[in-house]
Amino acid sequence: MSLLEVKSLKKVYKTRFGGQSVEALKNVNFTVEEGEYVAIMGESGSGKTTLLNILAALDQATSGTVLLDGKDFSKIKENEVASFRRDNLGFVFQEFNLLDTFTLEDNIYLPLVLAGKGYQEMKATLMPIAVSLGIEDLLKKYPYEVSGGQKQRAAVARALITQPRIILADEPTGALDSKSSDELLSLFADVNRMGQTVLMVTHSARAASRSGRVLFIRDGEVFHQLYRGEESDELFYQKIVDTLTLLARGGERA
Ligand SMILES: Nc1ncnc2c1ncn2[C@@H]1O[C@H](COP(=O)(O)OP(=O)(O)OP(=O)(O)O)[C@@H](O)[C@H]1O
Repeated sequence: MSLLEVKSLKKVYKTRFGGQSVEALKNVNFTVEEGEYVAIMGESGSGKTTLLNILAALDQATSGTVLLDGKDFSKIKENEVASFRRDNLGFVFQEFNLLDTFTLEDNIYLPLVLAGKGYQEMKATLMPIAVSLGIEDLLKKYPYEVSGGQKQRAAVARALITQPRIILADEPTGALDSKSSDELLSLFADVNRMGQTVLMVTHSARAASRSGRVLFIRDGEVFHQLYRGEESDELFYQKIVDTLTLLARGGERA
């Protein structure tokens, strides 16, 4: 069984006042295996955010199914969605989404606090993660006292701390300079090597070239996918750029 199965996923946004409806996802099908690192690319408006919102259980599909460990998202009761999300999914956003009035440490603890864990357990869980992300000396600082790259590392720690089944990242390098982006991508590669499954939406071919597989979305469907196999980042990057060019030209499936 795949970790994540997305089948015939469709999302139609109904506009208010009887205007035209928008078919953001037409028919999306793919699976993600445990331990994979998958990037999702596509032009603006192709449906990436819509897809991610459904995978994050923040929005519901019009039809089709999403299964995580065989559990059907549409069967999760409304009052269980928040705990399902907390127990199974980790999130990393472009804008970090850290609370400014909390220290980095308290930001990272937040999902565990919400899950009702005690302080000693939280601390024991945090330390190895903080060390592996190189933020152990920054934990008492506030988000406005650290750099963008450090903020994003704290956000990754917050995503990892619940040991989620999958990390969903939305443009995680979008607000970072190139050095911090490279560091973050190396970090994702490291956590993935340690077995963490990662699904990342990105506009950046450079970011996608660090993943193991890239799905290209066009007009609400998976148009094409590339597997890295044994290729180097550089060769994989070139193939991604070529595919994006093909997509932009509206070309046929490779
Ligand atoms: N809440 C909404 N109501 C109506 N239409 C929407 C809504 N959200 C998105 N859409 C439309 O659905 C389509 C897909 O949008 P989506 O935001 O998923 O694309 P995207 O690939 O994430 O784009 P970007 O890369 O610009 O973030 C677009 O045509 C968009 O205008």
